[in-house]
Amino acid sequence: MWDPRGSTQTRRKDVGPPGRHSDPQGRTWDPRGREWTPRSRPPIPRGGRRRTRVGKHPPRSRCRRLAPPAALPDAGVRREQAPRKRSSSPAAASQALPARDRPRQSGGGGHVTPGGQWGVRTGARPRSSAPLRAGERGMWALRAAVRPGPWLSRVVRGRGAPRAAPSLPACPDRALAAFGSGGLKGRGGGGRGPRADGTRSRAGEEEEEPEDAEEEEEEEELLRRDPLLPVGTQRVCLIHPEVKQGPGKPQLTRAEWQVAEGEALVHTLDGWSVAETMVVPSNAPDGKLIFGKGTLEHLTEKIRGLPEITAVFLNVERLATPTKKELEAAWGVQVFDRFTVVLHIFRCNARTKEARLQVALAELPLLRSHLKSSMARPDGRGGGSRYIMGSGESFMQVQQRLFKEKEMKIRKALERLKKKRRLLGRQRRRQEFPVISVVGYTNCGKTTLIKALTGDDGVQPRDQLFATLDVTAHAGWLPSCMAVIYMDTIGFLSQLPHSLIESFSATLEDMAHSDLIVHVRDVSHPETELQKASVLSALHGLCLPAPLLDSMLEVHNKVDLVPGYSPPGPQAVAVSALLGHGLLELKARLEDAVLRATGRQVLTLRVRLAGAQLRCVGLAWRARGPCRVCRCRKGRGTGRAPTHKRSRVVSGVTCRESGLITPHAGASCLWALQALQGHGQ
Ligand SMILES: Nc1nc2c(ncn2[C@@H]2O[C@H](COP(=O)(O)OP(=O)(O)OP(=O)(O)O)[C@@H](O)[C@H]2O)c(=O)[nH]1
Ligand SMILES: [Mg+2]
Repeated sequence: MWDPRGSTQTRRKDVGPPGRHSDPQGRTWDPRGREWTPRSRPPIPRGGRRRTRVGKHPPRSRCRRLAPPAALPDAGVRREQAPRKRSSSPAAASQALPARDRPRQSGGGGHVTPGGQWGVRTGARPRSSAPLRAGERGMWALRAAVRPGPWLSRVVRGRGAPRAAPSLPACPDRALAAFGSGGLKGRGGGGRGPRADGTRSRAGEEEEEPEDAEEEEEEEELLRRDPLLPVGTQRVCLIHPEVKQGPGKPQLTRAEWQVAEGEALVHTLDGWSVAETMVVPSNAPDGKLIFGKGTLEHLTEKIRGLPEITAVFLNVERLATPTKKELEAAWGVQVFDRFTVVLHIFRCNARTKEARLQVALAELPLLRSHLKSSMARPDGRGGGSRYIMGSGESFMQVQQRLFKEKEMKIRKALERLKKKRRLLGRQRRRQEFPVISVVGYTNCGKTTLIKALTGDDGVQPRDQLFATLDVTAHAGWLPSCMAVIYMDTIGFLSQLPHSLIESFSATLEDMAHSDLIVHVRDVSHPETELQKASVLSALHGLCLPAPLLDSMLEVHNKVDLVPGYSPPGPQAVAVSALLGHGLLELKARLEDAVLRATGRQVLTLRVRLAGAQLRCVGLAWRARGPCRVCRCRKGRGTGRAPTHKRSRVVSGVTCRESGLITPHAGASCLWALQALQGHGQ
């Protein structure tokens, strides 16, 4: 036998004769690896050479491997004809394609045109129409939510659409890109921005980089600060002052639920646990020491008798710094209020620079008051009167000035980011994708609902208060194949100081530009009414436009935890975002509301399957490249009628083998429309 290394003859069976690189079994000789590689192609038939197809049709076997249309329920568009026999699993067929060519797994799929997004249905009428009549079986129905205007009236009156389609985004992905840093997640958004689980994609990091390195350094400097609360393990004593009568008595809540919320806040912090809980009656929670003299003495005795306690969480909105100091002195441990704990949670969960700067801004008043109380002398005259190095400023004045400078720098940095956000917002609005803001009390299931509506696997809901702190955008589809953008927002909490909300107003500003607000409520929570009141009061505080507030859609979530639940009125939709119950009804309601808010209309065009117009559309398809499903190139570039004869080509993406039609670029859809116009449809 021939040894390719030299002239040595060996007796090895699998080594071919000299000069040959393949053997009769079709194996090829790899001289580097010095071995036969198994055959990757079928052997050449005896009768003659195998026909090579260069730049033409791929072997039919490639098409045959694809799935029947009926097996892909969410492919968006499919044919009604019976599926062909030769097929393998639909998932495998879809996965076999390059990522950009795979059919969408959720929603209806669609195309973008100047008027709206188009979806295609075969032989079936849209949801709102009458049932299919006899003779309509061989019809295509193109359905879209379109904005009425000159373009639409031309189409409807049959005068033809504009000849050239303006360059528009083919899918909402590009609209999502207009959210910029921190605003983009999920399928549509790809890898930009932070992820819900806290990790950050590389693309997001790139986006975050400000143009100016000096600015970046300055921002980093502003974010470099000591934590408000001690790090490490803390065993907390939770004290809830209960007001049983008087004007301070809460109307919609009970002490036990307030305590439960306080506990949830403590557990949100890493390494923190509640060691002891006390509900203590108080007549004047706003008074200097919150409790009466006798109660305070009793409390002091109890706390001092619990050596395992390392901190006290007093469940009140805000503690004045002198009160805090006095209580700390009496109890011998650090004392925190709700504001400090929430701020610390925000600080731990904030991912984007904007959110972190907003937290830094919210922290400043707290740091200022700490400084004041630490400088105050027991005689009440205030300390820090010594001048520093002859500068003419006392220590206190220097500190105040530094705080002021820091505040100005943070505001300036936020303004820069705000400008960027506004610019991106304008770009987004120009692309005309309806925006739906999802708001609600913290932990009510906003993120879970968005995940269910969009099928976005990148979203990670967590059973935790304030898991989401950055406004993020996710693309989804409504029943008429209209692409919409869902905005996940920061949750609200009762008894949260307004300054905290104010510092987040820049992020929440996006809400004002949305087309619809969806208020998600956790109806399994015993205090769901209080939560609703808190959210509504916070929304009113944001000065949102009145029509937006009036058109708000209420979603009652977590109904799986309330057996037999039905919403009290027709204005609310009951769903279980976790189990997927009620989502179809919700999508239909969302669509109605979006159509009303944006003034769009759903337009359905019917096209006969066996008609000359389809050939015209086929031409458009040929111009767009190979079949999106099986990648075959039949009929491409011939300049004649499609050779892909048995195809039912609408909007340019179909395959006669698989029967699947995958929606893609909007231009072909517009061409489809032009073709229809040209044939008097
Ligand atoms: N049983 C049940 N649990 C749900 C449902 N929806 C959400 N959850 C759970 O509620 C918890 C909070 O869900 P999220 O979606 O993170 O809530 P959120 O409103 O985004 O919370 P924040 O971002 O922290 O404000 C998670 O553990 C979810 O699994 C539901 O319909 N049923
Ligand atoms: Mg969330």
